[in-house]
Amino acid sequence: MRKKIVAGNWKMNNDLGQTEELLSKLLKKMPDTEAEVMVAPAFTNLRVAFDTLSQSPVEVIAQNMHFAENGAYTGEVSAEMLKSVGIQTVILGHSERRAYFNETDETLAKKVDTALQHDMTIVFCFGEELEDRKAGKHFDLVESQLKKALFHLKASAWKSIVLAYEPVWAIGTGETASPEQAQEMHKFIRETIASNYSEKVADGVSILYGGSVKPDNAKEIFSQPDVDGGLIGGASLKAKDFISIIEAVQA
Ligand SMILES: O=C(CO)COP(=O)(O)O
Repeated sequence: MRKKIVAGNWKMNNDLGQTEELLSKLLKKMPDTEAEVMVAPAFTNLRVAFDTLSQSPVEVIAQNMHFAENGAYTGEVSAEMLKSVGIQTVILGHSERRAYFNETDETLAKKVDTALQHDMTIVFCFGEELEDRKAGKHFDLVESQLKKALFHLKASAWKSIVLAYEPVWAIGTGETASPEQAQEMHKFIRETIASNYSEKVADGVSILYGGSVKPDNAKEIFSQPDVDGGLIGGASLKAKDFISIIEAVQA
């Protein structure tokens, strides 16, 4: 059985005090769940989050990292730095990183390799823009993103990969992919992995959906057979909403 996961991507929100407040609300109300729960605070708050949640099942993950081991990369953070504060999992390839920080499939392939060399787990994000979907190119685009950043990996590396399909047009817009659109794409992703690797690899990969997941639509999206949970932006900043979304995951 592949893992069900609900991850909150806090993006560039919450200073130290706000982080502590949200963490304490989450700790108090965390439901019993089959799902693995993750939260991704900003770099400056990773350590406090790690310490606060160390006795809980919630994993603290990072939003990004650089591919280099260290060196003259002002403003960047390395895998070793993340690991030294207890972080084992990193989000890579978020569409905001691709759009505003020039991340390409090629640089992402390097980041993926570095994270794996450090035995980290990767939540790898990808997804098409509205124009791609309107032009009917969304399947080709998604396949190309996966191929360029991930398909050089050995089959054994896929145990450390979680995929997050996030159609760019659904991020922060209030517009979600319909459950049918999400299922159609997730099934396509799984089939693409099966044809490049094997059914076994494809069946074992958790594929999360991200893009305007809210308490009122989470259950329907998560109930699709190839949707294994969600990567949540805005709604993960409110403890009550994030908890409702966690509760929407069925065993
Ligand atoms: O980008 C996302 C998660 O990484 C989704 O953001 P929203 O849930 O705010 O649409």
